[in-house]
Amino acid sequence: MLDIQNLSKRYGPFEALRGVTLQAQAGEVFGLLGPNGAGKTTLLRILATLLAPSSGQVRVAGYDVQQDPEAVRRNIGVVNGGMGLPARLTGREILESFAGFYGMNRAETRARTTELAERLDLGRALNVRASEYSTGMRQKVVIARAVLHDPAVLILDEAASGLDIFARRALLDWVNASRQPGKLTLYSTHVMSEAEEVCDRVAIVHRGELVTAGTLPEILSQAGQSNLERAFFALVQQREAACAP
Ligand SMILES: Nc1ncnc2c1ncn2[C@@H]1O[C@H](COP(=O)(O)OP(=O)(O)OP(=O)(O)O)[C@@H](O)[C@H]1O
Repeated sequence: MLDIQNLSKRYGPFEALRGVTLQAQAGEVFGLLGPNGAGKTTLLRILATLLAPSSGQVRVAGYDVQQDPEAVRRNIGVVNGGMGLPARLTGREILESFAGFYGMNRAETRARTTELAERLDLGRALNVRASEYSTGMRQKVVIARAVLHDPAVLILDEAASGLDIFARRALLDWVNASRQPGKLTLYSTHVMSEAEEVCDRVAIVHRGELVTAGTLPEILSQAGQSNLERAFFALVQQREAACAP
């Protein structure tokens, strides 16, 4: 479902990603972990066809991000922490405008909107303008918009940042429930407890390089630690030490 081969990305002379090779399968929630500036957002923006790789190959849902970007876009949904919504539109209007973009008919859109309103507890958000939303309401509508077309790959980049505990809980429950045959969820965060709760496998990225990838038990055993936060520190510090001049 996700196949990344030897991916590199440069911003001018700066190499934000270096030789990243990584696979993730349908049916799993795959975590992308790394400190600030590690390259997580750069990686996810490449998967979402928003940035071009400098070198390497990336296939999402079976399509190459450079050769077939439109097919990739039809098969993904993207949520990040700071996404805006058109202030003057209600939640229902926002979802309807996206449904048009995905070629969904009215009956499909209505049925899916009702389903999402229930699953995400959208409450008043469907009938209220986005300018009146709380942060949690906004994020729930952003998620509903991202999954409206039932994408094969859902990309969540720091999606829980800024949410209160109720909205965060709704998000994490949604991610847990999204573990279905044929679906891949990519979950980028630097909050280890979130990754521990929802991810089947994780990759740790540091300074643009893949440090390790595996199931949570594999990562803990590799680091010789009892929880993911300790394992993350240990593995990142090992990598720092190895890079030190
Ligand atoms: N447009 C850009 N031009 C130059 N450098 C950039 C650009 N975007 C990102 N970078 C740099 O690339 C590196 C990786 O950034 P990126 O946003 O991918 O990291 P991240 O892991 O998502 O970090 P954070 O958790 O802070 O969002 C950082 O050093 C950042 O400063």
